[in-house]
Amino acid sequence: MHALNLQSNSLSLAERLADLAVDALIDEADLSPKPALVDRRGNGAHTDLHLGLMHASALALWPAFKEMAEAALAFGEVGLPLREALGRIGREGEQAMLATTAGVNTHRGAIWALGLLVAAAALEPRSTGAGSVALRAARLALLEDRYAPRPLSHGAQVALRYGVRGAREEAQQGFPAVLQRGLPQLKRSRAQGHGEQNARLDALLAIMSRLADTCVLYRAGEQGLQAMQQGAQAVLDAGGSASLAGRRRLHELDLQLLTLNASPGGAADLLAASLLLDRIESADAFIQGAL
Ligand SMILES: CC(C)(COP(=O)(O)OP(=O)(O)OC[C@H]1O[C@@H](n2cnc3c(N)ncnc32)[C@H](O[C@H]2O[C@H](COP(=O)(O)OP(=O)(O)OP(=O)(O)O)[C@@H](O)[C@H]2O)[C@@H]1O)[C@@H](O)C(=O)NCCC(=O)NCCS
Ligand SMILES: Nc1ncnc2[nH]cnc12
Repeated sequence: MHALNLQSNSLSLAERLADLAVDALIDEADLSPKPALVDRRGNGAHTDLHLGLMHASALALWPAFKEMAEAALAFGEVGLPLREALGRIGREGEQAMLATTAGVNTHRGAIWALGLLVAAAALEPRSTGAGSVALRAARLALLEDRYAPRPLSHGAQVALRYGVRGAREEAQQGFPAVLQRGLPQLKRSRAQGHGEQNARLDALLAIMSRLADTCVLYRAGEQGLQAMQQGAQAVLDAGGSASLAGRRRLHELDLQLLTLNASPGGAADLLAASLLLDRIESADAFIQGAL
């Protein structure tokens, strides 16, 4: 088991966790070629997003992630006071994001998922296994923040219309898309020697193959969701992104999702969550400069 070293690098634990969260967001944005998402090639299915904006948004969130970790250290336990502090900091983080992007939603889902995970990691720095961190995050997500506004968001609209579980429930259930799909695929593809970028793409595809992504449902309905899930599974079945057959399928999936305007933004957030948990698990090696 790894433990987060509190002393090294002259950074506080909260600062290091905020670094890891921002790194995960930037690595997700840079990963290419992602189907219909913003990446190094272009804007995917988005007219109002681009890679520079994703980077700026990620960097603008560093203070919020740091503050969430500090709140967890200060409260010291899962409970309503910490949950409501995280809600307040999360909403301030959203404001910082919107101020940076001139009102474009780049990372709303990511603030939620990575914020909970950063706080959960800070709560018990000696228990950094992905499952343990995700479980603490789930316990936080299950608490009802009395001050949270409940707007009829895109996620809430499609949850009502299609009866699916969205970002809130994904966290409340302990991030099954990350624990059961993203992280195992990341490790499997690495172990098969597929290279880090292909392993990350495969992890994204594994998440996409099962997720009820409310971003896709809102933009492209059930047809879009089915195309995303089946197309992602087809890439993996063809050998994944490291294989020629898999790359051909990935190219087809990109074209199909672009045609449907179906951007898997929720899956992208959960890839970032997978990368964060992977890094937290490896924090000892990270601190010693090995990663
Ligand atoms: C609990 C909240 C997550 C709110 O959830 P809700 O579902 O009500 O809200 P949404 O505004 O729809 O945001 C949810 C975002 O989560 C991502 N997501 C989607 N499906 C899933 C899923 N199954 N599991 C996990 N995550 C998922 C997704 O984020 C990405 O898409 C964003 C773009 O979305 P949207 O603006 O709808 O898309 P466009 O079509 O591009 O819009 P237009 O171009 O038309 O404008 C992108 O940003 C990605 O991040 C969903 O969007 C939570 O946010 C909350 O309660 N916050 C309050 C503060 C708080 O308590 N914070 C706690 C801090 S720890
Ligand atoms: N790379 C990306 N492209 C579009 N939406 C996103 N939401 C989170 N990451 C994203």
